[in-house]
Amino acid sequence: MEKIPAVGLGTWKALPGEVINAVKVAIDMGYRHFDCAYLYHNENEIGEAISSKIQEGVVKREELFVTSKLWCTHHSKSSVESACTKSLEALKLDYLDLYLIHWPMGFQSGDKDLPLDENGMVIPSDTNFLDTWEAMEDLVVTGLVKAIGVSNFNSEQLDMLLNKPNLRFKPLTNQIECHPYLTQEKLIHFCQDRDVCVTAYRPLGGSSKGVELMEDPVIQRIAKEHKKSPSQILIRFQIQRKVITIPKSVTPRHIQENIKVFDFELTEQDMNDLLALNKNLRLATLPISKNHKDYPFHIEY
Ligand SMILES: NC(=O)C1=CN([C@@H]2O[C@H](COP(=O)(O)OP(=O)(O)OC[C@H]3O[C@@H](n4cnc5c(N)ncnc54)[C@H](OP(=O)(O)O)[C@@H]3O)[C@@H](O)[C@H]2O)C=CC1
Ligand SMILES: O=C1CO[C@H](CO)[C@@H](O)[C@@H]1O
Repeated sequence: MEKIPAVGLGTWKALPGEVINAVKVAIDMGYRHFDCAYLYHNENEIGEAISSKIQEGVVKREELFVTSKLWCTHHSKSSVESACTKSLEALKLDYLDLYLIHWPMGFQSGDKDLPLDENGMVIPSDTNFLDTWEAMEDLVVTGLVKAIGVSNFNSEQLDMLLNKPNLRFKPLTNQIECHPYLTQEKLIHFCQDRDVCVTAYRPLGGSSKGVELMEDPVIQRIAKEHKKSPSQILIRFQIQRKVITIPKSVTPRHIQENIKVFDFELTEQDMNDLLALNKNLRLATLPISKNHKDYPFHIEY
């Protein structure tokens, strides 16, 4: 599928035992976009669910939009194709619709996803994301992926990429954390202005305790006014900003609720009230990598 469907199913922390059913339920309920990653260690089960729905005849491969991501320990140019092939094998697909550089930072290669030094800080690799991008471009040429993109890139990093000499393919999207407590107005504007679409991760505020976005009184009030749930308001908020979003759920009731977001519209006042909740609260900070030369969150956006 060429265009990224506006709502996809997130799969981080969807345990292997739960995710098979979640993906099957999602396909039955009309989801066509799945956000996966090598890092989530559940691509095998997602692949099982997808192939069983294709075999049942519920959906065709070309109707799906499947994304995976290159993890930081695979940034060296010689590792990119094998990392992509691993995800493809696990997902039981012969191409990905989209492959993202998960973070702009390269980590020391090896068995550990997060190689740490004696101080508990991540050990970087000597790679550079512009070189990694060239290997990503090769994947488009060889047909392993239809499109490539980035995730967690700040505006300077994206600018460097877009201005790279001999750029063969532009990033289709920048996947970034985004919700009413981190509205990302400047970065969204920066990306959309350059024809790079934005995908919002953690659109519901994630699963960690302490950030009860769905309990926010403003969100609850807007939900009541529209006779919708807080999660539906949070998803609709992104759709109306032309931001793609990938709420995660393994709970069938939630999976269904999260895709029923095309039958109502938030008013301009609702949108402004939601934007006014911004407090630049970043949840995914990956603090063990804050000394990395390419750590993305040292600048404003
Ligand atoms: N590129 C990157 O670096 C990152 C990408 N991501 C991607 O973004 C996706 C979404 O972000 P994620 O961090 O998972 O957080 P989300 O904001 O999607 O929140 C997920 C949490 O919300 C719950 N939930 C889902 N739907 C509802 C509902 N309708 N009502 C009440 N609770 C609900 C889920 O529980 P339950 O499952 O029980 O429904 C889960 O606890 C990830 O799964 C991943 O694919 C995430 C982080 C970083
Ligand atoms: O996708 C992801 C899930 O969350 C992790 C912890 O914040 C991130 O590192 C990663 O980018």
